[in-house]
Amino acid sequence: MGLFDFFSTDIAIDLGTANTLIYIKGKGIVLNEPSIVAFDRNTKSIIELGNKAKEMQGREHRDIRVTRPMRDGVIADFEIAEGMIRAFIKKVTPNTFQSKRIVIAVPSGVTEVEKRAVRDAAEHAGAKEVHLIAEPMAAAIGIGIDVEAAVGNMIIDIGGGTTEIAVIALAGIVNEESVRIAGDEMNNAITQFFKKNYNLLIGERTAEAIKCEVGSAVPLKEEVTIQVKGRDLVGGVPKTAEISSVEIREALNENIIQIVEAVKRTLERTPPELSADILDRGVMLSGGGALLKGLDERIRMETNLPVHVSEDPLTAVVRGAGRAIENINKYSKVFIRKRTY
Ligand SMILES: Nc1ncnc2c1ncn2[C@@H]1O[C@H](COP(=O)(O)OP(=O)(O)OP(=O)(O)O)[C@@H](O)[C@H]1O
Repeated sequence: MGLFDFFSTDIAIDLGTANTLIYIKGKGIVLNEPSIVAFDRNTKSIIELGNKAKEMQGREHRDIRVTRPMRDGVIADFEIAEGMIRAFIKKVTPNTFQSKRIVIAVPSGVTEVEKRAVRDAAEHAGAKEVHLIAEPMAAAIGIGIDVEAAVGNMIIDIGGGTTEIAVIALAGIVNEESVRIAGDEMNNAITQFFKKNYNLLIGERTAEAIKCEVGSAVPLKEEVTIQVKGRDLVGGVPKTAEISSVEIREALNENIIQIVEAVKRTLERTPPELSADILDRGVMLSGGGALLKGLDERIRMETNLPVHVSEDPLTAVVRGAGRAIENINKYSKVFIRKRTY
C-alpha cells in the first residue's frame, strides 16, 4: 500500500430512492441501508439515518420528521439529501483526512440540474473527484456483462423510484427509457386499493411488506390469504381486513402493464442487429423490483424474449459501480460525460 492509498479512499455509491449502498475499493459492500433520514424540524439536524430512521417512519411527533430525500430516483430535498450522503460517507470513512474518489450511480434519465446536485452533494462530503455512472450501465457491469463487447444487451433495472430500461453495447447506452413507475408506485397502488375497496388506511411500510410477501405479476401456484391491519377510514378505529393475493395482483396490474409497455417501446426503437443479440441473449432484470413474484415470467410472456433475474438484484448497481472504481482506467469511458459548456 502506497502512501497515497493510505490517505485516499475510492468509494462507489448506489444512491437509490429506496436504498443507499456503499462499496469501498478493496473491501466490497460496507453499507446497505434505506435512504431515510429522521431530522429535527427546528434545527434540521439529522437525528437518525438508514435502518434506525426507518423504524421511526410513520411514528414521528411534531419535532421529528422522517423523510426520504430521494424521490423518483432523484434528489427531492437537496439540503436533507446532502446531509444524508455526507452522514453515510462519514459512517464508512471515519478518518476525515482521507481524500475520496467517488463513483455515484444515478438514473439514466436525470437532468443536468439533478446531476449537478448529486455532484455537489458528493463534493461537499469531501470528494475530490466525482464520476457519475448510469444505473443500468452499473447494473450491467455488476451482473458481469462485458459492456464493451460489440453485442447488444438489454437491462431492466426496477428500483424504488424509477424503472430504467437500457440497451448497452460498445461501452455505451444505445437506447434507453426511464419511467417513474417502480417499487414506490406499486406500494402506492396497494395503499389506494385498500382505501377504495376496504375503507382501510394502511402505512407505507405495511404496503411494501404486502407487495414483497404476496405481490405477483402472474397467477401463483397457490394463492394465499393474508390479514392486513390499518385504520378504518369511516370509524377511525384500528381494523383488520382479510384479502387474497389475487386482489393484490389486480392492484399491481396497471403498474406492471406500464413497465411492460416501456420495455416494448424500447425494443421498437432498437436497431435490428442489436435486436437479434437480445433475442439470443435475453433480457436481464435487476433492482429490488426484479424480485416481484412472476415479473420475469410476465415480461417473457409479453415480449417472447428470454428473461433472467440477475443474481442478488438489489446489489447489482453498487457492485458494478464498485468494479468501475476498482478499474477506473478501464471503465472511464462508461462514465457520464460532464458537459463542458
Ligand atoms: N421481494 C420483493 N418483491 C417486490 N419488490 C421488492 C422486493 N424486495 C424489494 N423490493 C422493492 O425494490 C425496491 C428497492 O429496490 P432498489 O434498492 O433496487 O431501488 P433503489 O436503487 O433504491 O431505487 P432507484 O433505482 O429508483 O433509485 C423497493 O421499492 C422495494 O419495495
